[in-house]
This record gives sequence, C-alpha cells and structure tokens, in this order.
Amino acid sequence: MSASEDFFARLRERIDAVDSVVSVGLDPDPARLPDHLADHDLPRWAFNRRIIDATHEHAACYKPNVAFYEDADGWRALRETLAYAEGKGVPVLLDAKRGDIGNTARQYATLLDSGASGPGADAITVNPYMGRDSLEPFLSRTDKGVFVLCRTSNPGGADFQNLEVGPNKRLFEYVAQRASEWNERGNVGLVVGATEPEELERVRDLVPTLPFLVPGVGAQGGDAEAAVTFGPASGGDAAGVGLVNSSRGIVFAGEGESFDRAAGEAAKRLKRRLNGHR
Ligand SMILES: O=c1ccn([C@@H]2O[C@H](COP(=O)(O)O)[C@@H](O)[C@H]2O)c(=O)[nH]1
Repeated sequence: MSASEDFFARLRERIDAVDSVVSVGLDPDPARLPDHLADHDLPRWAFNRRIIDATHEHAACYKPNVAFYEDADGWRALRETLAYAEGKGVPVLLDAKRGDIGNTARQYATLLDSGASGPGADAITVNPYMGRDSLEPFLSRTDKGVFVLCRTSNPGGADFQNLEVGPNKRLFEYVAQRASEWNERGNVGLVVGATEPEELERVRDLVPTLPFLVPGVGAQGGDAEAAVTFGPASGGDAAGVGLVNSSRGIVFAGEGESFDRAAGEAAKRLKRRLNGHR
C-alpha cells in the first residue's frame, strides 16, 4: 500500500512535518461562539476557519465532533471546515462514534466520502458495542483510519468498560484485543482517555502496535504526560503514531475578537508540553 493510501502513513508524515501529536478538537459549541460572529451566514464555519488559520502549524489533525454539526447549517459548516483543513494539508478525524447493523453501517460509512451524503474525512471514531459486522464498512476502507472506542474519558466510562468479562479481563481490555485482531488492513486505532492513566498504560501494554487517539487532556483534566507516553504506537508499522486531543482547551482558550490568537497560543503550548515527554 502506498503512503497516500494508508491513513497512518499520512498521519506519520503530518506528525513529523509539524513535530506535533496534537489533535485540535473542532467543537464549536454555538453557546460559546464569540458574539461578533453571530451575523455570519455560518458562524461555526467562520469560527473554525479562524481557528484553523491560527492552529494549523501545530495540528497533527483536526477532530470535529459531529454532535456540533448535526443540523442543516451545521452540515454546511462541517463541509466547509473539512475542505479548508484539507486545503491546509491537515488530516481530519471525524468523531462520530458510529456502528450499526450492516445496511445502516454502510450508510454511516459514507460520512468518510465527500459527496451527496458525506462531508468526507480521513478517519472516524466507531463504537464496537454491536460487534465486528457493525464496523466492517469502516474497517474495509483501507485508505481511512478507524478509531474504536476502548476506554473512554468520561466518569461513567467505567460503568460497563471496566466490568470483568473473564479471569483478570475487563471489557475495555477485551475490546483492545479484539480491535487488534480486526486490524487486518493496518487501519485500526483505539480511543483511550487520558483521565485514567493506569488504564491507558494497561491498554498500551496489551496492544503495542495500535495508534491511540487520547482525549481528555485540557478541560477534562487528564494526564498529558501519560497521554503522550502511551498514545503513540510503540512498535510495528505505525510506531510513533498517535494523537492527543484537546478541544475546549484550545478553541475556547480566549474570547472576543482575538479568540483565534488565544487558540493558536494554546495549541502551541500543548504541542511544546507534549513534546517535552516524547
Ligand atoms: O472518550 C472520549 C471520546 C471522545 N471524546 C471527545 O473528545 C472531545 C474532548 O473535548 P474536550 O473539550 O477536550 O474535553 C469531545 O469531542 C468529546 O466528545 C472524549 O472526550 N472522550
């Protein structure tokens, strides 16, 4: 497979080019947008454009969460945003947490393509709860990254994910091992939060070669050092590839007219902080 077809090869090139594993979360909460953008045709797009201009030199990828775009204007804003990020050469990981029965999953997977139904993205997050077949339409996309929810960063992440499903085996550990088996095409990663660093380390020990997307630093107070120590794959073809995400901590670092400058500074600070532990 050539580098252009392989998401993790493209991501590695990007990480090396900007010397950064920072994933900038594009979550333009309408309630928090600066007032002066309110008159814009698409305020979320106006916001994201300025955030991208200010942060792209520090961004290994952008991670828009679809929750912030699921309305008519939102989809338009998302399409504009993705095209703009692509124009800057920054990969986009769509945080959609999808997974469903076959025909529905196939439709969900069209999110990855730019066209009539999808905005187009380089990678996506998926939910493994419905099993392997529910993820097949994503896994079969050799040119796209597929990040499987494993141990999420929210307080309730332990409710199910930490249940013992076998001798000395918690559900998130089982998911990590199954996802590793699903990585037949070299396009699977895991979502593992920074808020439980010992569990993050445990998952890294279990699956050394899978890249992680590590959310939860910044606003959720997760452990940034653990995120960058255990997030990147530690062996295999994707060695060194991983992402540490911050959304609100970057895009809402400042307010008012100069919100973008504050975002750029926040992205740079996080990059430097993480690089101190790489
Ligand atoms: O376990 C998870 C999975 C996804 N997320 C998403 O990441 C960002 C985090 O936002 P912050 O503002 O940096 O807290 C957001 O889109 C979440 O839905 C996560 O936090 N944890």
